[in-house]
Amino acid sequence: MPPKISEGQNEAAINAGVDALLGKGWNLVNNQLEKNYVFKTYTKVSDMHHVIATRAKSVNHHPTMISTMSTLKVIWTTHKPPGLSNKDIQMADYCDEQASSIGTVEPSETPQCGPTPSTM
Ligand SMILES: C[C@H](O)[C@H](O)[C@H]1CNC2=NC(N)=NC(=O)C2=N1
Repeated sequence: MPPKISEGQNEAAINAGVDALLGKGWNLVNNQLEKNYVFKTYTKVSDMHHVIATRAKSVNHHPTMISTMSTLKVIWTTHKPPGLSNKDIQMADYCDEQASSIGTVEPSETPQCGPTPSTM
């Protein structure tokens, strides 16, 4: 199902941008672009949150972000006017750039909770 495009946007350009993002691990859920990044350390999770939040503030376009000890889920949509806009596409691309710079891992490479070996 094609996404709802914000009023005033170039529909063809937005749909092309969405298709490109879907090919790079983004998902379209309830008309929102979302991606879950996995990191080796919580410091990297925090760094990723920080760089996205800083850019979001500077362009006045804000994501929903959900963090865990080793992951950051980023969700983009435009509130007013509702739908997807070029800001969502641009910010999703920025997230991928920053994730590549910070370094992501496969879920199997993340630290598991539990007693550290020295306390066993
Ligand atoms: C007036 C305008 O709606 C707001 O300033 C900005 C704030 N940040 C925003 N963030 C997002 N994701 N969508 C918006 O429509 C939006 N609008």
